Amino acid sequence: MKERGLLIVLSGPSGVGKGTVRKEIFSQNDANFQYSISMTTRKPRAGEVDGVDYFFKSREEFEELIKQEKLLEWAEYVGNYYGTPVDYVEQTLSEGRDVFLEIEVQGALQVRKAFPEGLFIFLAPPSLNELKNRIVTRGTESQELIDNRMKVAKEEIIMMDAYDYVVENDRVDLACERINAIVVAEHCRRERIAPRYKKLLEVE
Ligand SMILES: Nc1nc2c(ncn2[C@@H]2O[C@H](COP(=O)(O)OP(=O)(O)O)[C@@H](O)[C@H]2O)c(=O)[nH]1
Ligand SMILES: Nc1ncnc2c1ncn2[C@@H]1O[C@H](COP(=O)(O)OP(=O)(O)O)[C@@H](O)[C@H]1O
Repeated sequence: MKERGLLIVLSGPSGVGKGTVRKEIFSQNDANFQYSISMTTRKPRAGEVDGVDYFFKSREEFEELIKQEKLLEWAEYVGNYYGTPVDYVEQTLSEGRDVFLEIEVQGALQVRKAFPEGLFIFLAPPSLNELKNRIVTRGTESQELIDNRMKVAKEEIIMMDAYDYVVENDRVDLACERINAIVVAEHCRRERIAPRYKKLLEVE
C-alpha cells in the first residue's frame, strides 16, 4: 500500500507574507506538493481568478457546503468565510502526495484536531511594526480593515506555541528555504525505511 502524503499547514497572521511565500514555493517545486485551493465568500481582488486563487462563493453557497460537511475546516475571518474542501485533501493524501494548506490560525487549529499527524508551520513577522507596514503597503485594505487585521494578528501571534515550527519571514527566499528544509526533514523523520530494509535482508 502506498504511504499517505504529508499534510503541510502554513499559517500565521494576515499580511505576514503567507501568500507570497506559498507562491514562491510553488514556483520552485510544484511537482512536490499539491496546493489546496480554498473556498471564500470574499470578493475577488484585481487579478484574482476563480478556481486559481480561490473558489469564490456566495454566503448561501458556503453555508450549504458547511451543512453538507464538504469542508475540512472553515473560519469566519474579518467578515468573510474561508474553508478547505475536504475531498481534495483526502483524495490527494491517499494518492501519497503531500498537500499544502495556507490558512489562518483558527482554521489551522481545527485541522490540528482532525489531522494531529500534520506538519504545522507558523510564519512569523520580524516585528509588529513590519507586519503593519506589509498590510499597508499591499494596499488592498481600507484603514478600518487594517486596524481589524492588526487586532486579529496580535491574538494570532499568541498561538504560535501550538505549532511544530515557527519560521520568520524576514526575507521571502530565506523563509522558503526554511520551509522546504523542514518538509524534507519531516519526511526523513516519518518515513521508516528500517522495516523495508529488514524485509530486503530477509529475502537475501
Ligand atoms: N481557515 C481558513 N483560512 C483561509 C483559507 N484560505 C485562506 N485563508 C486565510 O484567510 C486569511 C485572509 O485571506 P485573504 O482575504 O486572501 O487575505 P490575505 O491572505 O491577507 O491576502 C489569510 O490568513 C488566509 O491565509 C481556508 O481555506 N481556511
Ligand atoms: N519577506 C518579506 N519582506 C518584505 N515584504 C514582504 C515579505 N513577504 C511578503 N511581503 C509583502 O507583504 C505584503 C503581505 O504579503 P501577503 O503574502 O499578501 O501576506 P498574507 O498572505 O500572509 O496576508 C505584500 O505586499 C508582500 O509583497
